[in-house]
Amino acid sequence: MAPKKIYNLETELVLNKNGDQHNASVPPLYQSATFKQDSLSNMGEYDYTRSGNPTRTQLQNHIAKIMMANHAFAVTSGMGCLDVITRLLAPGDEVLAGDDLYGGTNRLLTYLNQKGDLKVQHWDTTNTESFLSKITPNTKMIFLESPTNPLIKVCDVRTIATHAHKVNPDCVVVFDNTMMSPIFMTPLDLGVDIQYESATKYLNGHHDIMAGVIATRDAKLAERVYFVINSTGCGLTPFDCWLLMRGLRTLAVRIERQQQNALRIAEFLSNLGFRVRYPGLKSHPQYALHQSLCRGPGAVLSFETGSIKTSERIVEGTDIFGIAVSFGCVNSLISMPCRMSHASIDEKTRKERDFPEDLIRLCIGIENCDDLIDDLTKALLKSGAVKLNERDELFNVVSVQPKL
Ligand SMILES: Cc1ncc(COP(=O)(O)O)c(C=O)c1O
Ligand SMILES: N[C@@H](CCSC[C@H](N)C(=O)O)C(=O)O
Repeated sequence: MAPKKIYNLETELVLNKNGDQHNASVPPLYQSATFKQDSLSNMGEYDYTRSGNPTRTQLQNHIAKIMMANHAFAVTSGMGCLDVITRLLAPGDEVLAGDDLYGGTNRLLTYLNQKGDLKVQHWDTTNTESFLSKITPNTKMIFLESPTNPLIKVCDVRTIATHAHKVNPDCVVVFDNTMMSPIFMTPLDLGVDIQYESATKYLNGHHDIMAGVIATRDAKLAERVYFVINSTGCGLTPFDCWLLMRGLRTLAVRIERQQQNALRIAEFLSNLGFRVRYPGLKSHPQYALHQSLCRGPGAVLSFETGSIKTSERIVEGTDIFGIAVSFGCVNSLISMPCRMSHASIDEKTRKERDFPEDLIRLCIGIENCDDLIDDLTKALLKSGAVKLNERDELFNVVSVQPKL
């Protein structure tokens, strides 16, 4: 059963009813590894922070509410979430995954596949019929991302989850919601069993912690997830929980502003003739599907220039956009996924998966959008990708027309 939120998400994010004995306005930080017991027979709720900590409980209850889950867990990174979730599987289990996933996700699944721990197959999730045909009664887990990082592919998660449960009621459908955050998507409402997010990104929003969160409505799955977290010791530290709670309060205003900026920038680049991948543009092949699943297109987009050298010059030509991996932070970032976030996917696999080597990824922040567009314009001019005509209008020299 889906839990009930009392207020709208923006309100729930800032509402603080922590029940503190001194009525502290901010939830207190329990920076303690151990908790004393009243007696040998009376243990109390907490004994050791690896097993549980009041600050982590505060955060987890908050996360469960905003993700419409019954159970939530905070761990040390997004990859930590995937590690915990894959430990729910048994040796030799068959799993299906998308063919465009964050590079680190692909790396861990490839590692487990090559070691023979799991049998992993990657398929294009945009071809729903074909993806459904790969699901068999032996499919134990399915890993989905939508929109994907960085090719911005959208999948019909609702149809995939429904079909998977029909074919194998025990199949666990896992969804990485890092790109959308709870503001734009509620994957548990669409039938997934477990959702996780790299909280390093939008949830925290300030790039000052690494964290991951896992959420589910299923009590049995939650019990197994907790067992792994306690056994392996990957629960998030109290201070990082506290910082994550602070970041969460501004999530709605941050991401809405980021999205507003992203939409303008996507239109700017698209009008210049670049092939832009962004689910907020009508030219996106799954624009309607994305709209039916999400409440917004988010703030990550990618585009091609037709030339690796030109892309390199653009990335190195910006001033406000920082050259850095990651996204979801308040400041704007620019990167070349093939060289950075997705460098762990070998060149041959990238080619097989139609991963453009000249792809530039933009992660839009909350800065003044005119400044961001000026910054990009200067970099585009410097790189030679665009020029000014006699009327001082920009025009694209390469003109990579969308072939979406
Ligand atoms: C979509 C996505 N999922 C998961 C992760 C992993 O998160 P973390 O870096 O917090 O381990 C990342 C980025 O790192 C990501 O982009
Ligand atoms: N060197 C890191 C790269 C992290 S990429 C982080 C982020 N998910 C992104 O997409 O930019 C690694 O090898 O994991």
